[in-house]
Amino acid sequence: MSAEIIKQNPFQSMIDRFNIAADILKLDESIRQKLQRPEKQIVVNFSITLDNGSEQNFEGYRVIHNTALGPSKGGIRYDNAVNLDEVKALAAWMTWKSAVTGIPFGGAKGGIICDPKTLSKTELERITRAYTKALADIFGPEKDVPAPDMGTGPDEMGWLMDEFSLVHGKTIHAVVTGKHLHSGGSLGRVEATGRGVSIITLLALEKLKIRPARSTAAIQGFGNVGLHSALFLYEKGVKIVAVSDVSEAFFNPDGINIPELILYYNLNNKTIKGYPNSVAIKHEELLFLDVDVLIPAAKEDVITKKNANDVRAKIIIEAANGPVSSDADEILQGKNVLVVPDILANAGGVTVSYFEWLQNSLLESWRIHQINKRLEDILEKGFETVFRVSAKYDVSPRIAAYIIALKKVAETQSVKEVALEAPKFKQN
Ligand SMILES: NC(=O)C1=CN([C@@H]2O[C@H](COP(=O)(O)OP(=O)(O)OC[C@H]3O[C@@H](n4cnc5c(N)ncnc54)[C@H](OP(=O)(O)O)[C@@H]3O)[C@@H](O)[C@H]2O)C=CC1
Ligand SMILES: O=C(O)CCC(=O)C(=O)O
Repeated sequence: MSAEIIKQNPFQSMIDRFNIAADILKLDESIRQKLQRPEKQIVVNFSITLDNGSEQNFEGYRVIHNTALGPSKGGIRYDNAVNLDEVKALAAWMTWKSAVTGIPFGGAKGGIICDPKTLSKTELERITRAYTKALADIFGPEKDVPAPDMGTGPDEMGWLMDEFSLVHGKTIHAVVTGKHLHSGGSLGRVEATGRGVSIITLLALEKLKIRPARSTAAIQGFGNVGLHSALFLYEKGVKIVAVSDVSEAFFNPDGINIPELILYYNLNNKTIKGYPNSVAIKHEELLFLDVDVLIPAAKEDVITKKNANDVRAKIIIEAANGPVSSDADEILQGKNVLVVPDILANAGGVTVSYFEWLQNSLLESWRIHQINKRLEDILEKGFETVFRVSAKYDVSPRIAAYIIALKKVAETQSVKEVALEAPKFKQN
């Protein structure tokens, strides 16, 4: 199979899991409808001048799923396949992710239909600034706080912060997280999602009584999340036997030297293509390797009912958002595969984004060991809670995570609504 991923509807996957958890919680219909649907969906169209002098129009989205727990928070994706259903699913997952980990944010996500690899840096800057201008009334430190996702990083977040500050006539660092340090970013944010994935992977290995130094892993995707997950697990002694990006997938049964691969990747225009010390395999083969841990760290719907039966890993850590579609859940459960869901497994990113937002708001600058310790504490607590609820209700860790999140958001939402509806003065 090629590197192309078969797209299901990720929003439907979100709804399927939501409904199972909502049935267990006996949520009433009106609150279900409120929590399934986004509070706001914004579509923006804007044009920029390309480097060759021509004008090009772009379509962008920002979906605010829910703000019961706090300002909405979530990344911005630059990819040709971005669409409203995808952004809606990603926004809802942000709501559940913050709720599971106890971060005081709601959920949102954004995206622009574009291929960042074919655009120059100056074109990407113009696109980011135009998108920010179009959404300048939506974003805000106490309203909606974007961050990086696929195809974006500290450069885009820095331009967003600068444009938003220009529109509002003052510097507002806390409007976005994932910025460069010189733009008010936080230590540890670049690697936070991968660090979180490694923390969660070690906890899952411990659960199955597998020693890290005796374990093997395959990682799909070698971008921000895949690369850092690989590095931190390598440092803990996990043997990474396969990695992939769009250009190539390869395998080395003796283990890949990840620091060496990262050096190669950085020297070769951010691709792993052509890395010598390994054997090329088909992209989909990586998903079916006989490893302890499979870490999909690229996109949604990589494992579906069509291929779930072929998975041989004991553990799947969902580093990407939505890599396992809902129609694969039962198959994997039947095969006894331990799936740690995205809304817990990749929550390291939003957790350190929260630290960045706090530092910006408090005009503070935290030390790295303080950040990493707090991150570890939050994820360990999240992991323990999810597995406790999973045992209590006899459900998968994914449904347990949805139960925790839905309960928290539904209760807060209901309290807020009762407060809104209550008459202020008793009438005679
Ligand atoms: N960045 C963050 O902080 C967070 C990201 N996530 C999620 O993690 C996932 C990855 O995000 P991130 O690492 O930031 O994105 P990046 O854009 O940095 O990297 C994406 C990686 O996936 C690879 N990829 C894309 N399609 C395929 C494919 N079909 N087969 C193999 N590899 C593929 C890309 O390859 P190539 O470089 O060749 O294009 C690249 O290596 C997404 O689901 C995102 O939503 C979740 C939480 C936080
Ligand atoms: O860092 C953040 O605020 C959000 C990161 C993100 O988009 C995600 O967790 O999917």
